[in-house]
Amino acid sequence: MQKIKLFDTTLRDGEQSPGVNLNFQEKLEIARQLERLGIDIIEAGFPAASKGDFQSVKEIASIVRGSSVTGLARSVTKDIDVAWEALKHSEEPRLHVFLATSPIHMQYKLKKTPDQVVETAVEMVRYATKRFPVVQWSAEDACRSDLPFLARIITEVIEAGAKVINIPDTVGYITPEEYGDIFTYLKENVPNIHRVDLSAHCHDDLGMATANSLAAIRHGATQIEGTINGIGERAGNASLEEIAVALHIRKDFYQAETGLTLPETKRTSDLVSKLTGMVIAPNKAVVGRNAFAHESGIHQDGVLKEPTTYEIISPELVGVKQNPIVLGKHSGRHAFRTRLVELGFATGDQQLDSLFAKFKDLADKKKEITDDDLFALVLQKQIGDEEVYKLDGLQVQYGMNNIPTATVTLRRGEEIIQEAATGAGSVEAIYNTLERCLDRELNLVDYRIQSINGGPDALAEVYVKIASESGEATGRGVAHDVLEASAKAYINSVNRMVAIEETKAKQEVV
Ligand SMILES: CC(=O)SCCNC(=O)CCNC(=O)[C@H](O)C(C)(C)COP(=O)(O)OP(=O)(O)OC[C@H]1O[C@@H](n2cnc3c(N)ncnc32)[C@H](O)[C@@H]1OP(=O)(O)O
Ligand SMILES: CC(C)C(=O)C(=O)O
Ligand SMILES: [Mg+2]
Repeated sequence: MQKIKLFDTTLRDGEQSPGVNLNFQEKLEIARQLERLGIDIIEAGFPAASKGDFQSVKEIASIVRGSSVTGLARSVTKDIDVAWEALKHSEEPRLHVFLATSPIHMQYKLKKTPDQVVETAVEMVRYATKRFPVVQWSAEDACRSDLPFLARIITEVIEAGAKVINIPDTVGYITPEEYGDIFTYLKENVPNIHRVDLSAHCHDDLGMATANSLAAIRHGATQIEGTINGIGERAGNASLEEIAVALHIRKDFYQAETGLTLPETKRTSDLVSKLTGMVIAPNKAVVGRNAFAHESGIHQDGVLKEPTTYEIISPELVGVKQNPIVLGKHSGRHAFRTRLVELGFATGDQQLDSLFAKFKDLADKKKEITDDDLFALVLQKQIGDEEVYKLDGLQVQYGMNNIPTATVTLRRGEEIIQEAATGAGSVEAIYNTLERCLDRELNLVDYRIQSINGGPDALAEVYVKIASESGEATGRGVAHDVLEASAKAYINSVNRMVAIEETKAKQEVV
């Protein structure tokens, strides 16, 4: 059985999903869970992209031991140097360096001739291998590249020391048959190819990312790249959970397997969905809410008689299970902590105490505390940790024939700020009032709301993105009431904006 390595880029390509902005703590939570899932290589970020990315790659590289950790760099010495600083303490420092090889990217984006691209690629791989024991080289937009040129540049970067060669379908253009043919062509036309691992990196623009990745395996790929839940740039990346489960269920055909601990799949998927705010479609393969539900009578009858009549994947295989312990107001600390650990959260004693107090408050208002409620509690706690502005009071007057008016009390340290304003709707009235309290101009770029669980006592979760002259910041708020959740999300984004501005100000002083 062929062993396939899984390279997870949820924290890099996944974070390139529009609207996703993970903070330091959230990235650590995801990295720890990816390690538990059994991912071989975690791409923790793009260290040269920002101070925040640098810090999280560095931290993840120093704490994760069960998976290799890598970071992305352009083919420029500065990016490689920054990546080295972030990764040098990992067990086996590994760099992912890329350069585009398609005529369209070379001519219009890089403004380099093919010869210059080969020269740069070779020079940068040589430069990187002086420090990094493992260098992965990616031919960006490989699938729209001229194949003889692709074979030439790959031959040369292998000579320069690359140990892994990645063939990305950067724009999600290729079909399974063609992708397989590219791997076959490279195996036949790159004389030193036996020295490296061949990797596939697919995007889902035409809905073929999983099929293309599997085709690559049939034609010699030994590493597959993707993200959890398939999140990523534009239509997203290949879903690693789909590929791993497809290989497991159809090992008769693929004769290949991954090292994933498959029962960790659902938990990982839930964690990524909650922390990124990217909702999973109910019919999503492997991890969607409906993936194991049977709705129609004939199917239900069949499953009751013999589950395999309509189930090719057993729910237990990927960690989908009914929890026998129902959490509510009579639950104690042990059950509470056990469930948090089961959901993938590592909580210290101090954090547990304050979370437990919040849990009891919630249990007084709600009959049953679900996993989604627990996610919301933990997120709320993480969000609330660095509060510069705190919501102290909120009142909204709404009537069908009146202009909505909001009154808000904000606290900044000892200072109390109180204002009132109107708006076309209740949320706008709150946001106008908050802008007045803050005495600064902010643009609301995005506002999204979803309910956590159904029913009248469901929690509301709001995501916002705001912009000012200093940049953009996202925020989340969770509450029983949609207006309170809206206010909290806005204040959370303002607090993050303040943190960004303070970091920038400190950098300028230095
Ligand atoms: C296919 C992918 O997913 S690639 C990864 C994409 N991810 C990201 O871009 C997220 C992180 N990016 C960033 O934070 C920024 O783009 C940075 C910090 C990397 C660079 O920022 P800036 O220096 O302001 O450059 P900007 O992003 O505007 O333009 C990119 C530059 O890099 C060049 N470039 C692009 N790819 C590469 C490469 N692989 N190697 C070398 N140079 C490259 C472009 O040609 C352009 O150069 P130019 O300024 O000479 O025209
Ligand atoms: C950086 C590379 C590997 C990439 O994400 C792509 O080409 O899609
Ligand atoms: Mg990509």
